[in-house]
Amino acid sequence: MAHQSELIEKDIHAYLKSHEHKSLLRFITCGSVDDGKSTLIGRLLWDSKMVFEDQLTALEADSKKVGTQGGAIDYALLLDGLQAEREQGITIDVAYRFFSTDRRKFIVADTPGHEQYTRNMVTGASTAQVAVILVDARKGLLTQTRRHSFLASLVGIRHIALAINKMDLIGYDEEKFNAIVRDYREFAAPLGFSSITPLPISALEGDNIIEKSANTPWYAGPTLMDYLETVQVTDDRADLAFRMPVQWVNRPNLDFRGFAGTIAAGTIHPGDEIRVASSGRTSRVARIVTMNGDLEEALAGQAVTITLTDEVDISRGDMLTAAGAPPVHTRHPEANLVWLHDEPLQPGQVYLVKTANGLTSGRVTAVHYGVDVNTLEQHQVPTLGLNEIGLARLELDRAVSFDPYRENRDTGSFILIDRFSNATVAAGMVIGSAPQEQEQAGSAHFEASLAGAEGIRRIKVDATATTNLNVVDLTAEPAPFVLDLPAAILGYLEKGNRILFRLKGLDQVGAVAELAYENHLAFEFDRTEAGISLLVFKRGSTPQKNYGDDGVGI
Ligand SMILES: Nc1nc2c(ncn2[C@@H]2O[C@H](COP(=O)(O)OP(=O)(O)OP(=O)(O)O)[C@@H](O)[C@H]2O)c(=O)[nH]1
Repeated sequence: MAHQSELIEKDIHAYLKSHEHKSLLRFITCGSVDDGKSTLIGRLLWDSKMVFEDQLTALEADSKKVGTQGGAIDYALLLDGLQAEREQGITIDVAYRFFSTDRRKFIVADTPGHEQYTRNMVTGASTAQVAVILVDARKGLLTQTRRHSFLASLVGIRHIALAINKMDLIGYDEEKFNAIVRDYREFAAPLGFSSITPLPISALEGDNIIEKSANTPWYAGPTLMDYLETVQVTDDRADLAFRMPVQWVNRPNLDFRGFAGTIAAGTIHPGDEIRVASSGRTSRVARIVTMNGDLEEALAGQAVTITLTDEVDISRGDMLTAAGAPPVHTRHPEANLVWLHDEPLQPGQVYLVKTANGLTSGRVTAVHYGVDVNTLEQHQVPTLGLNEIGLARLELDRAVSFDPYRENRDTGSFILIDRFSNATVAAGMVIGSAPQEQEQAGSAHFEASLAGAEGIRRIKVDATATTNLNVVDLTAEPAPFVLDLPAAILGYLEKGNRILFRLKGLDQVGAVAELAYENHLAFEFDRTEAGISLLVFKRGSTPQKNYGDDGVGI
């Protein structure tokens, strides 16, 4: 920490204060073998001077000795040096490094890139706000680039720095850079990132890492460090809807009944309306009690005891939530599972399920599909093995409050634990609640059956909310017809949600003549195209061809 030692010596209080008020950014770096990940992290650490001086001396000596860079400093060696330190830990699979600049503090998770380390990457990425995806400029996008991007999106990372490295080896060619950026944007469109920032860099030469490079006059964007120091990450938990799992009901005497817990999300004040997740009962906050007196406001991360203005039945394991934005309270969550254990998933077997609300038990009742992490293709699988990812339905022994993982990583995730070995076998990221009817549907396949009704063809579609985007071929059907969908497949659809019909080939919105919200949603078309596909979107979300969490495709 050489550059800061002067300040530490002169004014330790000023030093500590400057650190205290800096925001923290967590990011991961991903790349294929030899893309230059170690060199890049080494350089970031080196250039931000967050390396102890004795390590610097050793590094210079080692670089000369090993000589991979002709006597110049080989930044990758820096990481190998740190590796020995991390190996002293017993089971630390992910190396976290800490460094800071004048503007921000950083924690970087360095995760191995190979497929067999999928679980490490998921662990490292699950708290990250940004992923730096390294691409070798000579090679362009590789399978690993796609896998890492998919995993990053799966664990809720919204911002991608697409670091196109080794620009020195392609003569800093703008055209080649642009071509890779185009490829990436096209590939990543369905993954729903909020921002993708491409950067032409050379980790080895230091181009656009800290300083703007004279070798890329055509590039007007930020350097990697500028980007990391300024990227806006809006997952401040205090801004989310209020959530507080009740850890303890504090009842010292008949006059006091407080609900103690740590606020998982949001902000709360006396007078605010809250809702009890299990019963749907509402009340208002009377007091926010802490050891140091009552508060006028409490935020995510604070441990408090809340009293309410009404006598409401609430017990441990329940959740207090914002009245206007309740979570899903369900025994049947649907979630993406990342399988972390050598023993494959045993559908039907009882596991312990650890959620933000505490511990319960449950089983996986269906695996809707597995995802090939390299191609992103979905396919039917009976179970999930180590490092495999798929969408599954669970049945819990009691209802638990969840948010979709995309909205809240804390209340949207859980882990599965083996009851006997106590090993963590899976990480789960909740998508929503499985509609009850889906239990009968049982599979991700749909059947389209035809049933005549008063001259109008009624086409019954039986499917689950997780059906892949398939095309119902209606070529042979005379118009008009009604597409009859069990409400269950629409999952979390509500009245007022937008329904979009996409006619294959023409890719246009079909005419909806009738819309009934009873047991079924029926849509009448007045014409037929060669094929028709249906996408359902929640209001306000952007239709994507490869539907994301918000869409259901048939
Ligand atoms: N010319 C050039 N070489 C680079 C650059 N970045 C890294 N390299 C070289 O590429 C090779 C691989 O770099 P590493 O940093 O070890 O790559 P890595 O991705 O960490 O590889 P693993 O640790 O094996 O996963 C080394 O010989 C580096 O010196 C660059 O920007 N330009």
